[in-house]
Amino acid sequence: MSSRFLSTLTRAEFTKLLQQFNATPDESIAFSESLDRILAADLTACEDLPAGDRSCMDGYALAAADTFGAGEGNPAYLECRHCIEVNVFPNFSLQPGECAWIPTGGFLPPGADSVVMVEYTHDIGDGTIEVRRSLAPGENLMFRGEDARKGSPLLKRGTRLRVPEMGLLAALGLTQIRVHRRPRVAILSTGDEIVPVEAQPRPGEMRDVNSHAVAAMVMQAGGVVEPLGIVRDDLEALRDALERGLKNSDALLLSGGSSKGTRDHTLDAIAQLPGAQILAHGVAMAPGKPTILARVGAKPILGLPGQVGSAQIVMLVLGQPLVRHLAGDGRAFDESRRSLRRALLTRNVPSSQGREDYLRVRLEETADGLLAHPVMGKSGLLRTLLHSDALLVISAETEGLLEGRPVDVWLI
Ligand SMILES: Nc1nc2c(c(=O)[nH]1)N[C@H]1C(S)=C(S)[C@@H](COP(=O)(O)OP(=O)(O)OC[C@H]3O[C@@H](n4cnc5c(N)ncnc54)[C@H](O)[C@@H]3O)O[C@H]1N2
Ligand code: MOO
Repeated sequence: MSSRFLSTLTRAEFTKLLQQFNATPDESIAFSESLDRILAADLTACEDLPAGDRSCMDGYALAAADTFGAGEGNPAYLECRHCIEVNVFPNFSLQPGECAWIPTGGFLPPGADSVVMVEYTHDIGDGTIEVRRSLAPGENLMFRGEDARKGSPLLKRGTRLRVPEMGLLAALGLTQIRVHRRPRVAILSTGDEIVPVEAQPRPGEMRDVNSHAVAAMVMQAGGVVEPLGIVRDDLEALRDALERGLKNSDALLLSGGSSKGTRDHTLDAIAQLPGAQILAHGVAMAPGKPTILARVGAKPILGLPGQVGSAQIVMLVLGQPLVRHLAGDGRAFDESRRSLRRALLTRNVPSSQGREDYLRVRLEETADGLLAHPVMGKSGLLRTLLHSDALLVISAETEGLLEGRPVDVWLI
């Protein structure tokens, strides 16, 4: 009997194929819109940040050498002649034996190399300040160029702009930035039994879960959704919908008909598109085995299994990283980015060698530590993901895991 799948790839091989697709072109956007967008060009620092040495405390700027040996019992006495304003670069130099009042964020005058916190001083009047601590040079300072040095690399192309990166852009006044355009992802569901969520299903019909779950996950990953609706199990209708969908999008995700049943036309419909190349049909993961990957011109089509639980897991493992990759994210497939927690498995779980298993687990915080309870159930049901907080990835080389074993679970 011939294989039901063209070729079953390992998950790692499948991932490599996904990485071959190019990121979307770039566009210029306002910095205020840039959260979670991906830089399309390397950025170089246009100025030093901070622009000079700045104080991180309210206190007195001074030369540390003037305080050497000072302490509670034998304070140093310094003369305070200046009061630095937070918004003015000091136009004087400190002389030996002098200090100047400095607020947090104030720029240090020449001649000073440290700041003593006001708590360790006493203003004894007459312009004399008692310092009851010995300071080290550099103490309580943020140094010129410590965040960014003019002309040096700042952020690399492919960086996702999180809040800290946005802070850096704000500090440097980079108000317009070049990012990759959000990938437009067309989504369709196939199946004669699938009806829109607004419809009252007749016996035998099912409301369309996957279009909506997949759309939400595409948006979560930074894509823009182009909904194509539901297409019946008909080769021509499916091929036309795919062709239409690809015209206005960077990628197409569809669910259903990925297996090799009599109604499963997905593979044939894709194969009939001009310029189509089927890259994979079958991946060694459970759930998710009947996943399809094709290339039409430069655009990917990812065919997800119809089962609702399988479609969501394939999206987590392959679909969302693909969308992030198309959005230009240089770390889209980097598994070290997954949020992991260590937990104790509360029952034995079987697993077949040769495929990666994605076991759904519910987490429980107890006095003995975090417990991971496997949520068993069929991948055509919603309940396994509904009742779980995390996934336990069981590698293809592992033949089951024993109760009580510490495992790293992936929070979802
Ligand atoms: N003899 C075999 N049968 C099946 C195998 C197998 O190896 N041998 N694999 C099973 C696995 S695993 C999966 S996963 C499914 C994949 O099926 P398809 O991708 O071809 O999907 P369909 O047959 O179209 O649908 C399966 C199931 O999911 C429901 N579905 C589909 N689309 C939606 C949607 N948008 N919203 C809600 N529910 C949907 C559909 O009604 C079916 O119940 O094949 C197994 N069979
Ligand atoms: O591959 Mo199916 O996706 O195991 O349920």
